[in-house]
Amino acid sequence: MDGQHFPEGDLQKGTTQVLLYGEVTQVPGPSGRYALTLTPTELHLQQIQPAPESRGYVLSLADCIGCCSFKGKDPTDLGAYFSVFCYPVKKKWWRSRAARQREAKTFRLEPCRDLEENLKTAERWATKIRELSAQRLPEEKEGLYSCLPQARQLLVLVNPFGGKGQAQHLFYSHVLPMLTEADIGFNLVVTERQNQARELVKDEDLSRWDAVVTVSGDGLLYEVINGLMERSDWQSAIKKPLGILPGGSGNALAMSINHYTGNDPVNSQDLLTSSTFTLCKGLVAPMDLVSITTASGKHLFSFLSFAWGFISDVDIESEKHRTMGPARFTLGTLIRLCSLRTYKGRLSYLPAAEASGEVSSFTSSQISQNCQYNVCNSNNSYNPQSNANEVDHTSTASVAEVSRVVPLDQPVPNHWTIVKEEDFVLVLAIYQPYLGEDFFMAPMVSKPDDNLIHLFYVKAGISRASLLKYFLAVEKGNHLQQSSPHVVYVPIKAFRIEPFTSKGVMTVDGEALECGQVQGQLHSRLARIISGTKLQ
Ligand SMILES: Nc1ncnc2c1ncn2[C@@H]1O[C@H](COP(=O)(O)OP(=O)(O)OP(=O)(O)O)[C@@H](O)[C@H]1O
Repeated sequence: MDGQHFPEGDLQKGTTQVLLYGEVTQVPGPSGRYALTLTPTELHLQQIQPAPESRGYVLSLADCIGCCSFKGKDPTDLGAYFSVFCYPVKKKWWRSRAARQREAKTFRLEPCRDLEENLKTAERWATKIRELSAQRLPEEKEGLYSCLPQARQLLVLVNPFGGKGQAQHLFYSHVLPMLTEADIGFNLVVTERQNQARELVKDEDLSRWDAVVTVSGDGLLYEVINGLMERSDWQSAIKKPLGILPGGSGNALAMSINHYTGNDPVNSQDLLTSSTFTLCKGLVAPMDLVSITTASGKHLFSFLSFAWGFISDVDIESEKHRTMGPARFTLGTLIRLCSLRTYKGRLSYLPAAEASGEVSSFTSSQISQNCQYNVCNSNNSYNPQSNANEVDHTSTASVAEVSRVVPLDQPVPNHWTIVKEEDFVLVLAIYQPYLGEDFFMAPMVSKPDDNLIHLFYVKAGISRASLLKYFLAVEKGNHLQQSSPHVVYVPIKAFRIEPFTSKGVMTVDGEALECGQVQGQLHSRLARIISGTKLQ
């Protein structure tokens, strides 16, 4: 028999359910005939001619982003074809870490002498493979997580000046081919100036898009999130799934999302492939945001970090070395270490352990004139492992929030901690594991809705050698094992910084903010991010 297929679900072969079976040739590829078997999770290929082989080849559908059928170029060819596009995690001998690598296979089948029938058979394979490759949610994740529709339309924003100025080129060379394989539609906007993305999403008809995706560093996504929060319908707008493809120099969120998958850390183009794979799979997870308010009346929303001192100086001072890519931060760190300085001010925070039983007290105007928060009581209690005691913000139409801050002109509440030292080398509040491609600052964060702000501060008096040792350990995330009387880590829910001088700069998600009184608080699961979060 020259190839055959079995009605779906009819055949039980051994213990594995066989959904489709056929005899195919590989194009291009070794000559010979192969038995192709589709199970609910895998595609098995086994040579049957010229010599049957006992060991087959398996493609996991979890690694598959797309499949398409087509007819041959030769009009006399009665065979039909389908291609499967997979990106398994593999370690090549010359690499130290495993990364996703493209593996595409094209099969030719000709079960009968009728081209139309053969094309129908090929399309049947392609449809089934696409269906089985689609991201699925385990029952326990339903409600909190979701999946983008298989037929989806994305709004893609590219900053051509991000990182080494390669973002647009990387989009065409790496991202576009994968979106095509996954049959994902998109509209591309190349930004021409700063804040264009922010203004665009502020007025955009979001119902046209299943997700908004940025191709740049973290700064472009920061614009998008703040643009969404400036809308009058911000409560629904901020629930629009967001995606990030690394084209910047820091790429902290893309690194963090790769970390959530449980895969090895990767960077550069491997990171871009991993991030585009995650986008194609389309799993949407809740993500915490931190609202930042300043004494001058600014209201900002942050998904990554707030920094004052050494780190914000390095970030801003190294801007001029943008063409170096991530190496600009290493250079900036070394330069700053040589001219180490201290920053004077008061640091206060609400420890996570103190945050249970909070009662709301703020009004919408304390957050933003545009952002009308619906305030309610909550019994948020500190549990780093689970969100079980949390109010499920995702199930309510409005954002149920807890106020953790009082206006900046009032003293912090009594249950806050005021740090007695007033000289710092750095203060960093971070809510994702990575602060940059080589900056694994908070390895304890395992998901984007971790529900904590991780506060690190380094007190004045630390030696240059100790600080260098600390930063070297950060690259691998080993710094928490170091003990130093000058370095403090504490999980918190809110913070306030009152610098004694307005000289210098602060950063929110790597973007500059004038130095002044500032406070931030956590908003659990306020946004949605396309993420490779481990589901097991
Ligand atoms: N077309 C543009 N021209 C100039 N600036 C832009 C443009 N589009 C976006 N921006 C701004 O450029 C800044 C840098 O962008 P982004 O942070 O995305 O890249 P990066 O700094 O290279 O990466 P990272 O933040 O990961 O270090 C941001 O402030 C962003 O708002």
